Amino acid sequence: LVAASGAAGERTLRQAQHPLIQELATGIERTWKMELRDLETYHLPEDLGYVEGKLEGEKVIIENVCHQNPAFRKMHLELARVGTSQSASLDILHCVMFPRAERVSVHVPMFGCDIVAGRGAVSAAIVDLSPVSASRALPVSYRDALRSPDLVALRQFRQPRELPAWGRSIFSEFCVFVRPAVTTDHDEERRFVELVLRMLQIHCRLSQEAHAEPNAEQVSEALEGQRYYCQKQQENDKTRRVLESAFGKAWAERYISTVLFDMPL
Ligand SMILES: C=CC1=C(C)C(=O)N/C1=C\C1=NC(=C\c2[nH]c(/C=C3\NC(=O)C(CC)=C3C)c(C)c2CCC(=O)O)/C(CCC(=O)O)=C1C
Repeated sequence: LVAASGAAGERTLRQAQHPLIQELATGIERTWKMELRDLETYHLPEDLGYVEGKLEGEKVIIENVCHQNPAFRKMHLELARVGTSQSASLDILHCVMFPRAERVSVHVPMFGCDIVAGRGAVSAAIVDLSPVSASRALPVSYRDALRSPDLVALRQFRQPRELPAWGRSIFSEFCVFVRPAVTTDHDEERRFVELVLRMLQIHCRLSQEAHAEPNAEQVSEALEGQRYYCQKQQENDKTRRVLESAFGKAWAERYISTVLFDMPL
């Protein structure tokens, strides 16, 4: 793999990724560019845009793309791969959008998505718009949009998965966590990509709707909700174990707490 200098690295990593991951990464970036105003780069610390490590003799590559705009303080898309492009033992897509609590209508939720493919088979596919309000309820506008018949139809999968405890306390009633069934027409994988991109489009439009300025109390409630989300996500030992094995405990801790799930001040 060419030591990435931005585009070259991305293209290389993208080519090697699992097709569902590749399609979703492209779709997320396209949706951000189409739906969001004034998109700017978000500079990660110490140039963590591209990182290489070793996991039990296998190469680990992490590619990060990060944006920001008036409504979102950070929009993070990460592609990670363990192994060579031919036989990747682990292909991962990770995406989280952090609202600017002081700039959006009250309680705009957290968009989060994670896809994990082991040896070419997607074992975990999850997407959610997670509430940040103290009541843990999504805004009515989101609930109405997510209840529309076409979204309900997209959420039908044959192999739903059980959320771990840390996940049950932050994900919404609309969370989809599945192992997509492997069929020749790739129907469930295709539908999962469509579901994520529809939810992302709804989120981009609703979060940027004109709104009354949130008051100080509402802002602090939304920030508290973001903090709680990040705190619970940091309890995911599956993520931590991969990063610790490849980069060591200290690096993994710093990466999880400053890049993946940095809590707002
Ligand atoms: C919005 C949700 C969400 C976000 C944003 C998020 O980051 N994780 C999220 C959810 C979530 N992920 C899970 C699992 C796994 N995650 C990884 C690894 C990584 N995931 C990454 O993003 C990175 C950084 C690039 C790495 C390294 C592996 C290996 C697994 C095991 C795969 C499997 O079980 O089949 C589970 C199930 C946890 C369980 O059952 O205990 C849930 C719920």
